[in-house]
Amino acid sequence: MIKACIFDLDGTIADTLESMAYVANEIMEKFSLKPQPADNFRYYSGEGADMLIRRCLIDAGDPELVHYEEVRELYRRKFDEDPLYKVVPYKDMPETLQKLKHAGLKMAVCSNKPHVAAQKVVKAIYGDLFDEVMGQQEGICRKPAPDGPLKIAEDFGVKPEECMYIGDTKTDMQTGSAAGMYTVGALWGFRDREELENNGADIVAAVPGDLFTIYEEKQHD
Ligand SMILES: O=C(O)COP(=O)(O)O
Repeated sequence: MIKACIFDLDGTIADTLESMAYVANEIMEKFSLKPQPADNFRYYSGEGADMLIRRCLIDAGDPELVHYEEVRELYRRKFDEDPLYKVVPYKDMPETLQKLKHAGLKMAVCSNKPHVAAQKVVKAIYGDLFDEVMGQQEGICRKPAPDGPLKIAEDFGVKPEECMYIGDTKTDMQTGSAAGMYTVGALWGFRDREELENNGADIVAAVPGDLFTIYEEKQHD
């Protein structure tokens, strides 16, 4: 029985590529480094802001990460202030989330995005739809460690195997598998099918609307 859904944020419930590129590139320019195309952030993101900055600096012309500490601080501050540039929900995602919620499921977000930014983005797009929104924060190991999703399951009073975990990167597939949750790969996000299947996806969904069907099928397993 599935009783809760835990969603990744970037590339799963919202297209946030432009927002990350916008803040990072403003800082790259400040340091006379080369701004990077928004598409590159598909691969920079996934393992939190610090890793995103490292990857971006290498491509932007600072392979020795000379500016890392300064840029990291600036990025974290600016991104907490303004994480919403051109952020949009994926097509049919709002309706799908409502359907899952109305089916009686507890709903959560678990993201490697910094906590303040994650809260702002989810609130701006989805209001109070989610019961819990957890971004990256002190004291909880970031994904692919299963700590975040396991804490959410505990908060909800459900077992890990009663949770469906949905995400779009290998980090997410490894997280959901390590947590012992039914792990669903999202093909509309930042990475491809091969990555999801090779990293522990139990099943992949082509479009957001498939999530409800996947949930119903799992109920009748
Ligand atoms: O900001 C990141 O690096 C990843 O965030 P996500 O966990 O929501 O995909």
